[in-house]
Amino acid sequence: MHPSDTNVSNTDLIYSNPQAQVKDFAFDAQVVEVFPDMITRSVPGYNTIIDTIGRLSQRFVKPNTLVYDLGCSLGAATLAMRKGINNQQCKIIAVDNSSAMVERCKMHINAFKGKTDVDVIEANIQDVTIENASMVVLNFTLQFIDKQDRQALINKIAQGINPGGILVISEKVSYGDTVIDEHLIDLHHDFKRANGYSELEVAQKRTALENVMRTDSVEQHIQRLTEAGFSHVSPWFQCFNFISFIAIK
Ligand SMILES: Nc1ncnc2c1ncn2[C@@H]1O[C@H](C[S@+](CC[C@H]([NH3+])C(=O)[O-])CC(=O)[O-])[C@@H](O)[C@H]1O
Ligand SMILES: O=C(O)C(=O)Cc1ccccc1
Repeated sequence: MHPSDTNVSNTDLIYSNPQAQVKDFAFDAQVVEVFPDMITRSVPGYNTIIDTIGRLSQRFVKPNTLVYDLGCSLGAATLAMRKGINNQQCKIIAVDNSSAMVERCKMHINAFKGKTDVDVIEANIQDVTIENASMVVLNFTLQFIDKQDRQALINKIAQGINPGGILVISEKVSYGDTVIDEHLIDLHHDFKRANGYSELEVAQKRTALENVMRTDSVEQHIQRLTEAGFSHVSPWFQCFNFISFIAIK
């Protein structure tokens, strides 16, 4: 029996038992069940970032424009923006390529009332047209895209954002300075242990992510955003190796 069979509180126990071979991490049905617990216990500042995305939507989303949540998972950023947006004629387009995530995301969105329309779409964000956007969110999604495709994706997003519009991009980063990287990774692992993950869970999750999540440095992110044509680029939040940038066109 798998631990999740008796897991009624939706606690993330995915890596709690030793696995002979740790499989690559995937956003599948098993992850969907525990995702809110997994992400809040694993990403320092996650709730602050979601709240701030809501606050930024209040400032940046303009009437008769589109808003994109790319790699929406269960729609946390979409829900925060739907609360924040205070004009009527907008639509939020929430996109994810995991069918399990999209199915559950639709349930979440429909469970809450809101005046802004939301379309939840199952697609690769690399194939989605971005147009007439006043706000785009990439909250911990770019890190799962092939490195050689990242500039093209950011260029496409920049081209689809109206002047004065905003991209919020949050990522796990590395520094390329091995001393700093080791300390920040250790501090992140301390954070996970403080949130109840065992040594085994931390180690197995790290192995599972090795081939699927590839981090860039802060400088690479800033350079990519600038090259794409954003006029104002800055980090607004950082905790250990987790960072969030705003880029305004
Ligand atoms: N090419 C792709 N196309 C579409 N979706 C993708 C792609 N690659 C990965 N994803 C999706 O991006 C999401 C990344 S999680 C985002 C959290 C959310 N933003 C949140 O604010 O709660 C981050 C994390 O768990 O670390 C997953 O749902 C993937 O299926
Ligand atoms: O758990 C980790 O170590 C992370 O880097 C964050 C994370 C959170 C949820 C899914 C994938 C990665």
